[in-house]
Amino acid sequence: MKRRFEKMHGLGNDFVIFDARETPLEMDGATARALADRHTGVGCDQLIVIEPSQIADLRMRIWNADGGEVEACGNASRCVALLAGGHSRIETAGGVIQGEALDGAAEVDMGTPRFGWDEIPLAYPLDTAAMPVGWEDLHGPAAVNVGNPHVVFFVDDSGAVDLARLGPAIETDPLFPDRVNVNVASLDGGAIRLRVWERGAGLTQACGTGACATAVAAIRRKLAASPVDIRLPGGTLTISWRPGESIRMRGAATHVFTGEVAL
Ligand SMILES: N[C@H](CCC[C@H](N)C(=O)O)C(=O)O
Repeated sequence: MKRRFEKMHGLGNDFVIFDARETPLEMDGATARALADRHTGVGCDQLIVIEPSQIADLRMRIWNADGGEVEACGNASRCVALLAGGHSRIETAGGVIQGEALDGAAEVDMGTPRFGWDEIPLAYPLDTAAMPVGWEDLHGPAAVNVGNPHVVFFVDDSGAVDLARLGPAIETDPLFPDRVNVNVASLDGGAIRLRVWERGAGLTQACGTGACATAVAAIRRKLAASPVDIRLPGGTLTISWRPGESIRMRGAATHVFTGEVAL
């Protein structure tokens, strides 16, 4: 059976999005992995299925390119908010988020960050503001859960880090029982330069939840003030957050084409 999908991206972090609100769509990890494959499938970093929700305007389910279903995806949240139009409440496994469609962009309230070692989660108690752990030249990171798990390293030059090698080693370290998204950040005037090795997807052009986690970690360490621009390889996201508040993320969301695929 052929199913229509929307190909979209948020600053180059790209998605195949199925709208299953009218016609149910059974998705599983193997199918998601096959569709995400850039050689034999459609190709994307994450696969998204929009479903009806009992508690919000719609439900967004997220599969990484490796086929793992996960709790949050910031860039896809902006794309879904753009598709939904106006203001929308979006149910995700990481919590209900609120989107506002703008012109070629969206702003999403991503909820409040969590810092408890068991909320990241970590395998054992550590100070998540500055963990006493290291991998070669990367050490002393923060850990933040913004619906999904992130570890954030602040370095002098994020561009000089061999993230393709260190990312997977950290992603799969036993310290992170659910694995983790790996962020390396550098101060850039009042902004922050960020590169991300994504859990289940690898190096991406941008990571919305990574930008949120990094902004929160930087503000907590007084390395930046809200609102802070996060400069990713694919473009810039503006993150606003103060302790005790929810995180607001604003940035581009782009529709590329509508396609069909046999499922
Ligand atoms: N790789 C992430 C999901 C996608 C996050 C990223 N694409 C974003 O925009 O937030 C995880 O496994 O938690």
